[in-house]
Amino acid sequence: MSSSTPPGADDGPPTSAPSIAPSSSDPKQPVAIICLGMAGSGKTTFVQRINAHLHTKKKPPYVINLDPAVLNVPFDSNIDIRDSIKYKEVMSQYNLGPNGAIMTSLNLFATKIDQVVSLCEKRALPSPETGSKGVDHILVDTPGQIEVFLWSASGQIILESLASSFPTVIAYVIDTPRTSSTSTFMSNMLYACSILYKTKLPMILVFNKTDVQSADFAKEWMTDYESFSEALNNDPHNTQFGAQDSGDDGLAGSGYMGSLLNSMSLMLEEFYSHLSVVGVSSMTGQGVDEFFEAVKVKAEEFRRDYAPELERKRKEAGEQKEKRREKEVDKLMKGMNLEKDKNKPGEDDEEGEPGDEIEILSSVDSDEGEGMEDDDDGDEDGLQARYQEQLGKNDTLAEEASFAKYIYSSQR
Ligand SMILES: Nc1nc2c(ncn2[C@@H]2O[C@H](COP(=O)(O)OP(=O)(O)OP(=O)(O)O)[C@@H](O)[C@H]2O)c(=O)[nH]1
Repeated sequence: MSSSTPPGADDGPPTSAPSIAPSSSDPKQPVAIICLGMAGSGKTTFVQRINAHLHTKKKPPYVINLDPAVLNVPFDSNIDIRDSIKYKEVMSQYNLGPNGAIMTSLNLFATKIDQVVSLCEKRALPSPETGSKGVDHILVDTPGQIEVFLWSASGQIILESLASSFPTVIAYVIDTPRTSSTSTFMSNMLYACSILYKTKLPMILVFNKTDVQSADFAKEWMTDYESFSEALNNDPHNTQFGAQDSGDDGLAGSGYMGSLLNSMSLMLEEFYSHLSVVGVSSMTGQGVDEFFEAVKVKAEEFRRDYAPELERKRKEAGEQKEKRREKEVDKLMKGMNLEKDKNKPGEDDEEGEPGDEIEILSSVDSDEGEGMEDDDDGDEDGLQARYQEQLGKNDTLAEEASFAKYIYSSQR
């Protein structure tokens, strides 16, 4: 068993985030729906349900499974991380535990996210050549260990890459029956708040499993502070912690838990106003139409508010990159003693012919440009060529299969 360090296990994936043509504000682009949620909240069942719903509407989506550890996926996915990365092999090859292996698998996958995005882009628009009608939605199922995806560099790169090309919406799936106490409800809301803060993408709260318990209580708590406060007062758990500090006068909610939850509820009012909330049963399909209405609203919000901000950031990053490049070139020129005043053409024919400077500059320019995008271009030329060859073929399904083989062979 090898204990070599896995690529990017600690620092995230080995490549930088890919630069993708800005197109997420284009109204014709499909909406990417990223399903996130705590383990067992019903993400996979939810993706299965909305996938089936779109199929019945004759609008099949493009489906991506990003969970490398799942045994069975109950829907057909167009891109499945498991086709290209063998989770168990990653675990034994790098001597990792389950979470480390999921993170490493995601890191390996993230190195090729630009190719995943270009496959999605190819499928997004109708193509008379392949007979593809295009898609309106891209569904992404994520690993059960939400923090592994959300707080890893690769998760960030995958999200940013998708949001650079498509209007992207987070569907945060919540297990409603397990969120019915005020403290679990508040914990879940704080988690949702941290996701919103981390991803900076529009979010829909999906209260799942409404066939077991209705989500009305949650909607009420989010819109009416008084009703949450009342529920707090009626929850015996909240009086148990720290109640003696406040005199233990028997008043419900007098413990620190009660007052903490009360303050947090007030603080989160502003956060709630930015969310869409829907109750869904992935089992029965109840609430799915309402979910897609919310997707429309959030996609519009993405185009209106988020896309310009993304564009501004991309521009800023481009300018900084250009500045860095100029600085490096300047340093290089100084180092090689090639500043204009010291190296006038014809002054010393041994040292430099007229035009040398341009040659050096252009070679620096091209090295730098490519180096910023992909450090190991040279190594990957052959693989890239193979992949391009595959991309040239018209059959998209064959492309996806060969992409899977390609990415797998490139990690070995
Ligand atoms: N009653 C009911 N059960 C549900 C619903 N949605 C999911 N479940 C059940 O909840 C359990 C977990 O569902 P999954 O879809 O595997 O949840 P997940 O979040 O994808 O799980 P991980 O990816 O393993 O974290 C399964 O037993 C599902 O049958 C629902 O709407 N109603």
